[in-house]
Amino acid sequence: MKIMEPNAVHDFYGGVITGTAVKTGVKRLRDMIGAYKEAGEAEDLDRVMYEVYSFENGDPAQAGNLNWGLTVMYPELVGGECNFTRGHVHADQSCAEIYFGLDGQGLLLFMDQDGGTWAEKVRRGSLHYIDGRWAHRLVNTGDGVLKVGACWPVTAGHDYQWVEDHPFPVRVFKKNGEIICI
Ligand SMILES: O=P(O)(O)OC[C@H]1O[C@H](O)[C@H](O)[C@@H](O)[C@@H]1O
Repeated sequence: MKIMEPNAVHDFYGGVITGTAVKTGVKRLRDMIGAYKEAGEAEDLDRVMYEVYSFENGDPAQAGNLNWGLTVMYPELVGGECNFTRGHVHADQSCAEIYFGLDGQGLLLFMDQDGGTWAEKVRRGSLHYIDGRWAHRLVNTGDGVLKVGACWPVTAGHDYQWVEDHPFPVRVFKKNGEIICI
């Protein structure tokens, strides 16, 4: 029997996902600036807001295959607003997803197709079921890095346009250490 090294390794608490078939992406403030309510002119647009790692080993055309991912969000504020991901709904809304908290403190915002909005607290060990019809966005509300893992079908896809057409009606600010949802 041939015994092989794994194709990828997820260093759950101390690191990220590395290996073959691992894709990485970086979102800087310049990619997100238009989404914030009160971005000042003095903002450093090079600031890294979040990184995404995904282990995509399966044939992307084969329904039933899975991806495994990690989002690393820095404790950045923009005009007092907490760092958030772009947010998306799945292009194939029959595909659900599971998020799980690995480190830090955050919120997972949800919005259904009727505009109903709610949130779940994210922390180490928290599990979050995301129905394929629900738009979802992570917010780092803590003072440290927020790390969130994910597992989703390869055929889910990302529909960002839906979220641009139906913006989340809630924004999360941190004022004097207190989290305020407006
Ligand atoms: O794509 P965003 O809305 O910016 O979210 C960032 C990332 O969050 C999670 O890691 C998801 O599994 C990824 O599919 C998504 O790309």
